[in-house]
Amino acid sequence: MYSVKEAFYSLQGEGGQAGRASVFCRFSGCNLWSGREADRASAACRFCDTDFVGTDGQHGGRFRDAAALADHLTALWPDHGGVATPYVVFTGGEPLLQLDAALVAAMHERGFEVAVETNGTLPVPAGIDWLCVSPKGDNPLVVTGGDELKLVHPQAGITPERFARLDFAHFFLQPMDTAPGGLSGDAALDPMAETVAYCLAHPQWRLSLQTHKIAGVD
Ligand SMILES: C[S@@+](CC[C@H](N)C(=O)[O-])C[C@H]1O[C@@H](n2cnc3c(N)ncnc32)[C@H](O)[C@@H]1O
Ligand SMILES: Nc1nc2[nH]cc(C(=O)O)c2c(=O)[nH]1
Ligand code: SF4
Ligand SMILES: [Mg+2]
Repeated sequence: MYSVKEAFYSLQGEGGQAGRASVFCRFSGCNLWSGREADRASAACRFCDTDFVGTDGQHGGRFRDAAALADHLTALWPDHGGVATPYVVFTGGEPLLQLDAALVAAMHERGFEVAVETNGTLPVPAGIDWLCVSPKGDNPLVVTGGDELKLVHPQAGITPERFARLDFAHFFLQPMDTAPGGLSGDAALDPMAETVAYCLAHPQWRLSLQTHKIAGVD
């Protein structure tokens, strides 16, 4: 059984695949926060911009098996006459609490490339086509390689240097959006200015903007 908060067709807003048409599957639940505002200040991850509680979002629900969820997600990819490879982004919440090899295989059988957005604290099933790892504070990383490392910046007590030698093809810094839940970052720092300055001084890192928020889409 899979629990999905919401699923939708939009443009990937972040990272190295930004701008690409994608079906998003947002799984319910996370191992670093309950999702309740009352728990935010004491959570292992405190700056989350996402509601991942329950299954009540658009095209959300509970799905009995991989085939049922894969069919549901496939129906969200419009028919473009086959000119582009369908693309699904599994996110959450923390997708690796639920995503398994059976669901990855079911999406591949339906012609999709499979992307994952993870906090990097849980093992990754085989066969992922684009793996994005976004470390959260001091929470232990078990995923130390992938396609992109996308660090939200600045995070108290964390500097990008500690991730710079990991085995990723691309390194992105993404300014922390401090709107969710009020100011959860360091109020003395302007995340955009800090991130731009860091990328200018350390060209290994590229700026990732949350372009879906600029464009006003999901
Ligand atoms: C909501 S998370 C879900 C996936 C997974 N749990 C993770 O943390 O990577 C999706 C992406 O949004 C980023 N993100 C979450 N809150 C953010 C914020 N306030 N500002 C900028 N990026 C944020 C995360 O770092 C992650 O890359
Ligand atoms: N458009 C869009 N792009 C995204 N890339 C990662 C997202 C996420 O919440 O994981 C996200 C999202 O929520 N919307
Ligand atoms: S950003 Fe990711 S790890 Fe942090 S609370 Fe949100 S879903 Fe969980
Ligand atoms: Mg998001």
